Amino acid sequence: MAKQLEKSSIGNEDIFQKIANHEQVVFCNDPASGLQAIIAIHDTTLGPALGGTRMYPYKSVDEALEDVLRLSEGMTYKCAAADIDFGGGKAVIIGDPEKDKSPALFRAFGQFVESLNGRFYTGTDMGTTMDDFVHAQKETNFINGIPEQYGGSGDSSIPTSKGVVYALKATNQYLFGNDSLSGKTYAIQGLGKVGYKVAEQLLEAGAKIYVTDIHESVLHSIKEKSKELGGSVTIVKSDEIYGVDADVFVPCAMGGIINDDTIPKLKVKAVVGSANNQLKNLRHANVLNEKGILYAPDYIVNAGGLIQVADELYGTNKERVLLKTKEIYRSLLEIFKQADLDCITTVEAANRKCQKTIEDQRNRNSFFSRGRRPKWNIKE
Ligand SMILES: NC(=O)C1=CN([C@@H]2O[C@H](COP(=O)(O)OP(=O)(O)OC[C@H]3O[C@@H](n4cnc5c(N)ncnc54)[C@H](O)[C@@H]3O)[C@@H](O)[C@H]2O)C=CC1
Ligand SMILES: O=C(O)CCC(=O)C(=O)O
Repeated sequence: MAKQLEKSSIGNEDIFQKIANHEQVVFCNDPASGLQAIIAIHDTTLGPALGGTRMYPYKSVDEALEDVLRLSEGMTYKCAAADIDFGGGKAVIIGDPEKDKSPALFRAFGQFVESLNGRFYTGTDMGTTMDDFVHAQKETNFINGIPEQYGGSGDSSIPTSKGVVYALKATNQYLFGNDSLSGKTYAIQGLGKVGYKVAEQLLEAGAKIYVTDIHESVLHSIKEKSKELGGSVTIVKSDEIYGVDADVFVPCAMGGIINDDTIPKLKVKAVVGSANNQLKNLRHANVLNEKGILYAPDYIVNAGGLIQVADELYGTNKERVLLKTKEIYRSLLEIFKQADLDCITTVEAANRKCQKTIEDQRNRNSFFSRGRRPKWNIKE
């Protein structure tokens, strides 16, 4: 019988209610290095959990927990949609990436990952870099997305950015009847690892882009880059990006940016970007739909990095990664069409497809001993 526990001090909810959809949530505490992290494993039906580690100065444990729960659930769907034999997981480290990083902190984090003995593989996300995981990898084998010189597949934001560009092409095909990127305008929020590379590819294609970032240096850098690449760049302030008169809004920074405050400002025909969890709530998919704005589900668009880091565990093959990343074009078009056919939102169409993939595998899993050595552990 379940124990009667007092209410958790984390928020007003019972903690088990909060994590009801998740298999496992691990709080990692190492006072010596200052590490405070949470690892969330959402669903391992398709395979061991896989997902990056985000470092962010969360204001509270509640905020960090909320983020890691949503992000890890998204990974389950992302793996299912991209036909990757992994489950959904993610980690967050509470801290300022510009002040609080140290080799010791990432080594301690590596030890916590090791303690899960292959149930969770991780690498970079917002606020973390490949170099951070070179330290973590000293303590565990369950790290991916490390630099090529350390035997990894290198920068996963390269395939992520390519996937975003395939998604933009598919969106143009659906909306305008041809998938050319040129002659269109794009409003990019965030010129970090992914956004900057998307901006470069759009400029190369002769597009007009509006850009914003909280770091001025990247804005000036892309403006300079446009002189050699072509296209045109207009820099706008952070809060102005939502109201830009562009064809597509391309969010490549934080999640939750499609919400009740921002949707009324949007003038675009579509939202297609790399940011995880772009919708503040599921209902915002309906609000976008009612406004006639096409939404490309984030976990379909941004799967390129996942495809590469998962591939790394089989032995990296860049050609195979590119082929699978190209599939984002077909997969997104299929979701747009299915949503039309069933008169549902694109998010609902994508979720239904992924839920079916997971359910089918859950049924197949019952035939096997789950204790067998997973083929993914080839590095051991
Ligand atoms: N790196 C990858 O391969 C993948 C990234 N993603 C998601 O894509 C998004 C971007 O990831 P990365 O480029 O790796 O992160 P990053 O940390 O390299 O870049 C984020 C950029 O957004 C900027 N930014 C932050 N807040 C902002 C604001 N309010 N307004 C404008 N700019 C702001 C930052 O200054 C930074 O330049 C994240 O949501 C991440 O979870 C998803 C899948 C894979
Ligand atoms: O892109 C990566 O490095 C890992 C996959 C991931 O965490 C993500 O897609 O959000």
